[in-house]
Amino acid sequence: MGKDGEGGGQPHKSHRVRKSGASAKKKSKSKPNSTEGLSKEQQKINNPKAFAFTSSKKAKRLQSRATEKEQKRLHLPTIDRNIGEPAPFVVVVQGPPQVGKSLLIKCLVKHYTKHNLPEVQGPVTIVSGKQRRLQFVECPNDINGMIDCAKFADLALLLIDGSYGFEMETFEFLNILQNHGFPRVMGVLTHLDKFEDVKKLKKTKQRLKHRFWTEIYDGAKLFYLSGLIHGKYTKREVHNLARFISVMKFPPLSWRASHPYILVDRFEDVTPPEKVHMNSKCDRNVTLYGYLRGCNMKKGTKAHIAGVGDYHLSGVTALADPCPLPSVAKKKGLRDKEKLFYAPMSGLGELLYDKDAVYININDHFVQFSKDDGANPEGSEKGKQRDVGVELVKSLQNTKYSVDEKLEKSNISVFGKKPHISEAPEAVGRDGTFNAPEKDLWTQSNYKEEIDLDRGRVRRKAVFENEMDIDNKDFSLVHKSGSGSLLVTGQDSGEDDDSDSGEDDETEKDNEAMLSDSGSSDDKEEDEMGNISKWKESLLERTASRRNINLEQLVYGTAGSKSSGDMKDAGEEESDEEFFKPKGEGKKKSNEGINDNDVDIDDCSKFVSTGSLKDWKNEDLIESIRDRFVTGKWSNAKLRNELSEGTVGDDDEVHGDFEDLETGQKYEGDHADDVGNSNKDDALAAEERKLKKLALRAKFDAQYPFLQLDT
Ligand SMILES: Nc1nc2c(ncn2[C@@H]2O[C@H](COP(=O)(O)OP(=O)(O)OP(=O)(O)O)[C@@H](O)[C@H]2O)c(=O)[nH]1
Repeated sequence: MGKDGEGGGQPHKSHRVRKSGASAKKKSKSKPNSTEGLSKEQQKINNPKAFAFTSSKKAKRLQSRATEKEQKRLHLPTIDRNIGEPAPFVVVVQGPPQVGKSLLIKCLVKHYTKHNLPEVQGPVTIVSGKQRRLQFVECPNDINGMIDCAKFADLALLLIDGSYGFEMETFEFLNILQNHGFPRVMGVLTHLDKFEDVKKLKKTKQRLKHRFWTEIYDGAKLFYLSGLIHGKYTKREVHNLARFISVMKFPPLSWRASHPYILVDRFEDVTPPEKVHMNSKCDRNVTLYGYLRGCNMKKGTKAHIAGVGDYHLSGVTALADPCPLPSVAKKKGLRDKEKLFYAPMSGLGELLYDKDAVYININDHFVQFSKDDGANPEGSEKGKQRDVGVELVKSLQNTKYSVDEKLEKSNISVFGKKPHISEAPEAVGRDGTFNAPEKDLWTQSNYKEEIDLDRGRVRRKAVFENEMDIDNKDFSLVHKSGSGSLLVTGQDSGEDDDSDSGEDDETEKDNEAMLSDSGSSDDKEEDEMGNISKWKESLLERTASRRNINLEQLVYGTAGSKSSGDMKDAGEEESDEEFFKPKGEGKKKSNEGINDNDVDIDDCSKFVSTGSLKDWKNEDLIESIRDRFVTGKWSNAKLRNELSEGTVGDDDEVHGDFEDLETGQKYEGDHADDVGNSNKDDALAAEERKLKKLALRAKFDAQYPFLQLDT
């Protein structure tokens, strides 16, 4: 920046030469004729050429860069409502079970503080720099935990098992984040050491990166943790990640900046013990500790405690900072001694500040009667030689539960008991993946459940449209990402769909190859077990729920939607139904289209008794009415007679009046019998007319035999 100082025209503050300390000594040792001790102005006078632009292009570039930097600095000022030091930034570490969340937090804490964190419980506050503190929180793997974490996260580290691919937990969390203003997000790929083939690893990294970018934004940071060394992530990678977090800027989210909120890192039940003793279900007084964020909290306001409800605050007190920033004025850097951390729920931190007390945490090995963790075999050997009294105290320390609790939990089993499925470790997933409500957050069909044989738990692998390849007996669905076409076949194709989906998508093949490592064996096992795919079930459920309720159908009972204005909808519904039916069945239905139930379909309000309807498939019945039409055999004498008598067929009678349009004669129904005799003459005349007409026709047929119609 020294060179472009000329362009700016502003005088720069001269460099202050160190007069004491290590750097001053170093300089005094250097060559006497060097220009290091001189100010920039002096240097320019001595050697002006060294500070001139060598090329106009470079000068232009530097100038534009300086202007850009200047412009960047001009942003809307954000109101800082913080009093004193800003609260630590919250880094939420989220990911599916067993992806390495705890391990990453431990490694980061170790990096920042040089302390080992035995377990991750609650928020862990650390000082990461001269002016920055961070609070690490492990996101639980249930929907409520995710919602809570999304509310306070300043940065979300999304851990993804690289060897397995994206799991539903990641997308569920992303969905929730979107509803809470979307804080900064960074992806971290773990378990990459499981790849043996470097090429495959490279491809998978690329594929996951692009998928990640699609979900968040192009260029979103994705970190790779290549593996473990002595059960920990490599120092270099943790260092890089820590560096990224340390320099990251966290623009305040507007809603949060204007609402006070606290991430509780410690709580204490301060109800008087005698009150609890009198009534164990009495209202409790609880003190909550944490950094206040957003803006100031008023004393009388109601506070919402996530997952608990709204409560009145009886008081708000400012306490001394349990993990203060190192005083910037005095110290140059952050020395190891000052690297502080505070994790009361994890049982760490040397000092605990209470409202009215300070607790000092003393390391176990300083205390004689501290509990032995059993890690040191020497200790246990020593115990054997211990005094009986000491031994008794030690044994008491090992008791986890009181006698009452033990009695409550104990049960007598007469017969051997098989462990219940939910008791089996991780058999149904830690978060109850089989019936987890979070399925609804992302479209249900976009994942398939697989059993992780290594750990015996159910994993929900996120499946993307171009990766969708369902081995299904009833239907197969392949979505081509390139053309955007949807191919739906109604029955088991019996062949691999790879050729369809993977032709133009190289990564798809890669995915298949990767799945073949872990997924295919699982699928096979699932088939062998005769287990109906949960995937299928959920699809059917979804289809059923998607069907609109037809009010008409509800009121009138029959499928009368054809007459309503929802004809189109009904058609869609039907097609939906057929979509999820085996091909044969769909056809069968269409063949049965004209059946008895369709009679009177226009008037669905009428109750149609199928018993009173005639079976129109019966040939005899069809024959019996054939001659009622003009195409009938009118020359048939029998028919003529019948007509003259006013009856057709053996048992059928003409009900109601009708007019023979050809002859112009009118026929009358039952009531005609009453007046029958009076009309007899008319009928005879008509009969004569008809015979005449037939004779004329016969004559015509004789004249033009080639035009003779087959009657
Ligand atoms: N090989 C390998 N193992 C890993 C990696 N990351 C984590 N692990 C192992 O995975 C296991 C689970 O790690 P945890 O840190 O407990 O995972 P978690 O996400 O906190 O698990 P839960 O709290 O149960 O959800 C540990 O045994 C780790 O050693 C990795 O990159 N490679």
